[in-house]
Amino acid sequence: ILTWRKSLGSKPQFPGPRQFPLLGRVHDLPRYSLWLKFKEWADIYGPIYYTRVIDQTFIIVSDEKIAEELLVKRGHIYSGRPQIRSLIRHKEGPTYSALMDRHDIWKAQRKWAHAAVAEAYKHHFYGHVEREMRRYLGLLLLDPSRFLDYTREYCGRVMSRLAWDDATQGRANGDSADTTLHCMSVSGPITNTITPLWHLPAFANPWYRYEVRREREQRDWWLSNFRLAKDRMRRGELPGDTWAYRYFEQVKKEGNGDLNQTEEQEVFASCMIGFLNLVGVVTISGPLKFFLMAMGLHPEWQKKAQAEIDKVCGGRMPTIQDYAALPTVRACMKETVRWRSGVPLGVPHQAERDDEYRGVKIKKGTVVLACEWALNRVPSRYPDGDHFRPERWLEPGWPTYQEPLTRYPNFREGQAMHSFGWGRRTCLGQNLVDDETFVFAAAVLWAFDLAPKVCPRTGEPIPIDTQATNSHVILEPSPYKLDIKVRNAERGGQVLEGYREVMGELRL
Ligand code: HEM
Repeated sequence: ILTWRKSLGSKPQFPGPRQFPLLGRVHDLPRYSLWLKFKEWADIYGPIYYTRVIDQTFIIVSDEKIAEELLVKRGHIYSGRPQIRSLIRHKEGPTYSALMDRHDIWKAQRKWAHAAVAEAYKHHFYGHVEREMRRYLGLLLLDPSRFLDYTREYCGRVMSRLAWDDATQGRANGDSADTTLHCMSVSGPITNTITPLWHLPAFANPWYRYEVRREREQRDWWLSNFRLAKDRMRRGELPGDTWAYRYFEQVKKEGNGDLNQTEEQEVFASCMIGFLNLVGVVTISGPLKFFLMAMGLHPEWQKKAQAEIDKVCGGRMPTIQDYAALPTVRACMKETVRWRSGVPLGVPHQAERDDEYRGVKIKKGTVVLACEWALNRVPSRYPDGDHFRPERWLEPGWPTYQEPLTRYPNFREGQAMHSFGWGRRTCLGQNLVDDETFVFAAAVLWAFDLAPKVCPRTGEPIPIDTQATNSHVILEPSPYKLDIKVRNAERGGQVLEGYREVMGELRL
């Protein structure tokens, strides 16, 4: 304790909450909505501050410029990933590329995934986003009360279609993503916060035993999908617009025409495609569910977007081809992701070696978190940041306004790209997010009116707690109620007809 006290006095340090011996600040670290605490501390200690949880040091950043200096310009230092206590050997790989350290397996998977998504984007994901959207609208028409369920399934189906040509795996894909996120979150197993518990021997360690089983099942599932796709490839039945096809074609080009691979090669590739499949589900369904909520709570914006859609699309469902003509729709979606960040803590980066910043020594292993929730509320960038204000993307005079409106706002470039992380670890899904969220937002508003449900007893709208979420690393709102009504009988007919037209092309 004396050594610790002495060291505190002698070294320059970033400001931060008072640290206690051994514990740091573990005692008041909330397991739920941690980002609110980090924002609260940012308001007290400033845009860069220091804290500790047991033996792990954190630097929390809530200023874009500082985050860029550390995580982009010094990306060669701050691009590792910290150990998540309740996951097993994730830093080494090959299971989750987003959680690996920066080594050859990560590099190979990242390079491949980047090229695969970029190629699919050139073809706007081969129309799968729109086809699945027609199914979604049809289901919503028939049973609107299940809108939350259907929304996640829609995202899962798009990913599983792109990965293996098996949209029927969409629901399982969403569940698998959700369980994985639970295990990696502070709000998940207690071993993520009280880390020493993880070292109990296996027979007395239910968290470890659970994780071994969970990870094995997930990897087996990915591997079996991979092998099924390989069999179809050999028979010439795997569609060319899947990521699996792209991978097998490359293996063939390398001289392995009959696709005979070692188990290690298969595990590597099945995890690479499997993880890409998984990461695109909840990341998108969270923002989509928040979008529906925001539209229900802001009828004025809902009406503006619908007027725009009706003018451009009339009696047909909007598609990605209408992108340039629907800036209000894009602004409402962009504002949703700012207002209720999908990844409110950001994803932690870890210092790969010792460094010094603004005169303060930063030790190897320190975790640097650019807190997205706080970044999205910096008053000079986002005035009135706690409120849903899509006009900040549409009207000159707001700091985030950008022209031309045929192009901005979007999720691929321009303002507020910090939502997708930093430097060498930047998100690989931005193109897909841009297409999928746009088509979803435009198509739902084209077909339906959204409003809070009214309580049959009181006649009052049932309140929606907009901050109630699952509290994972990646957020989805807690279940809430919404009244979803088709806009008119004609539109209802168009929705059903639209679904009927694509039914034969979908795996159901
Ligand atoms: C609105 C939706 C999404 C948001 C807000 C988001 C945000 C993020 C963030 C913050 C990171 C961490 C970046 C960092 O460490 O600095 C990340 C990583 C990643 N994202 Fe996304 N993401 C979204 C959707 C997607 C989708 C749809 C895909 C897949 C197609 C995807 C694929 C990835 C991958 C593979 C990584 C790991 C990158 C690496 O560590 O090398 N994301 N994303």
